[in-house]
Amino acid sequence: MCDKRAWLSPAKLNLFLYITGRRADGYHNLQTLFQFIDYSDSLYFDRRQDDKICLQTEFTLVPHDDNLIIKSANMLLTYMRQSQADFRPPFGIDITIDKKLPMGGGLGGGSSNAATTLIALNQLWQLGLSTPVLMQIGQKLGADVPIFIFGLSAFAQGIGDELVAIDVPEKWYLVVKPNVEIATAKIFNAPSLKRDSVTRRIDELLTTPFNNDCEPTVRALYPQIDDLINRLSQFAPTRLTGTGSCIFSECNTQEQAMQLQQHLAGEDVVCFIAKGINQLCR
Ligand SMILES: C[C@](O)(CO)[C@H](O)COP(=O)(O)OP(=O)(O)OC[C@H]1O[C@@H](n2ccc(N)nc2=O)[C@H](O)[C@@H]1O
Ligand SMILES: Nc1ncnc2c1ncn2[C@@H]1O[C@H](COP(=O)(O)OP(=O)(O)OP(=O)(O)O)[C@@H](O)[C@H]1O
Repeated sequence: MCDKRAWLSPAKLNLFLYITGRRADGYHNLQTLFQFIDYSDSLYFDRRQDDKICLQTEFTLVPHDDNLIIKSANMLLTYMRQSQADFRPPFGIDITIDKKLPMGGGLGGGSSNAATTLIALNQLWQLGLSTPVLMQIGQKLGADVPIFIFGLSAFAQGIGDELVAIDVPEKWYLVVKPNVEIATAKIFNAPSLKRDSVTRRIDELLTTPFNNDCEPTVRALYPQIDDLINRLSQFAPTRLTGTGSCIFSECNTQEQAMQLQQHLAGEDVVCFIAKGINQLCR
């Protein structure tokens, strides 16, 4: 056993998300405000006697080699072999995960797992790679991976990878996952998606009511989400995170979030209460 500690892999919220254009490669340019919350998966890394990297937790819908945990480990090995052709990891690793973050929820769970894996292997194998280098490796796995390596709440531009750290009020959130998973690509490919927001300065964005350009498209496609946002908005500001399907209501206190949760008692949704955090402890 090389490491018994739980490596936390938290969720993010997009407090606002504006799409300012579509690039030639099909990706979209964004302006978004990332906030982490204290609701996380836990990953465990155990030393193996051989040099294999194995995910020991089964994901029913994701084949082993497609899992972002395994893809990120392989990406790290590829990077190392580019600079040292004969690179071999000092030991193999069994990875297990206690998965709490709903998949296809816009909380960035898969990206966060990839980031945590890169950070953990860099440390356990004593590779000495810097945060910017890990972010570069992570970006190849997904637009949301770099923010989880950066580890600070941030204003993001580009495809979500150009980051400037920013302290935001660490509010309480009621996060609601409707009974639907949404593939990010489906929303980014939707004909109705608003992709022409004007690029604005961060100070202007922070003083203008927050919105998510994906929300009208998602609400039109998923009536359950539309209904939940309508109802919760009567009590607290409520928006979509990323491309959904999760929504979050912003509360000033934990008690307010708990009261709000009571409105959803008995409904076909998963919900949890979490606090915003501006800096991840690694
Ligand atoms: C919606 C957000 O969660 C906001 O934080 C992210 O932009 C999505 O990041 P992600 O899930 O890591 O996305 P990726 O795995 O890189 O891309 C999934 C798909 O979403 C689309 N995509 C993603 C990010 C982006 N800036 N523009 C896009 O058009 C692309 O069609 C891509 O094929
Ligand atoms: N370790 C992983 N955890 C979750 N999903 C994974 C993982 N590895 C691969 N995936 C795939 O990635 C998809 C997106 O999962 P994820 O939980 O990151 O959704 P999301 O929060 O909507 O993503 P994002 O906000 O980054 O768009 C899943 O449906 C699954 O097919």
